[in-house]
Amino acid sequence: MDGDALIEPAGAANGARVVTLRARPESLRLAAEQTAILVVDMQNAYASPGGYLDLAGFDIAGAKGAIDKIAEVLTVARAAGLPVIYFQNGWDADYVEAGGPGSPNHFKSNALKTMRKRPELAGTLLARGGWDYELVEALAPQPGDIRLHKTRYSGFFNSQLDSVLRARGIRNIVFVGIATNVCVESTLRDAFHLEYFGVMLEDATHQAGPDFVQQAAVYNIEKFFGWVSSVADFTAAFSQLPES
Ligand SMILES: NC(=O)N/C=C\C(=O)O
Repeated sequence: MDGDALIEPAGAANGARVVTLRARPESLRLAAEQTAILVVDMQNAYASPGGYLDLAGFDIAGAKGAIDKIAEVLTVARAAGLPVIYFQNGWDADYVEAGGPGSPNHFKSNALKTMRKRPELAGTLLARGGWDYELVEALAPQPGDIRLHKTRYSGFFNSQLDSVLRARGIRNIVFVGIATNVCVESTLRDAFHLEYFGVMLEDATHQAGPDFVQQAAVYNIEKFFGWVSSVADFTAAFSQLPES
């Protein structure tokens, strides 16, 4: 633990709807009115057997646990009046947004590579309108939630996220979702560069790759880009709030 035991983003000091969230390396004083939940890519592609990550050979055994934890977070967040923002990652049905051979995405996306390797899957992975792109049933958005689309790993790139957050006065982003080391970390890094305070609930995430990539992402976030907390600590902090 560093010397500073408590971080207070500007504007959080006063008011009834301010909580202390236990986090590493420091706890955070957060104003509910400045805090949103970002649910990263909880689609069949990333969290369901038969979805893209599973078909591409990644171990998704931990995804079910993340789904259950995210459901807990969303119940607490909605009761506390925090905005819930869902991201869905993917492209149009013709894959124009994927970029083609002029884009590194064409070569790095494991979804595109899997479809090239297995032509019977062509058109099925991460395409808007298909099952793979849809959010998992257990985390169906509720009225008032916000749904955004993104075409690359960072949710800030070519998306409406920054405008949606700034229009609501959001300064703090609570991250949950899959994959910790790809879209969650990419978005949290960009949040840092755009002056948002990012905190990841580590047990409400799951990685794409071996366990060490989860640990590496947690280390990077804790040490360089933001804060790391848990669903229990989030619940302890935000379930005590008076109604907005
Ligand atoms: N949602 C993610 O973290 N995605 C990771 C890999 C991919 O989309 O290919």
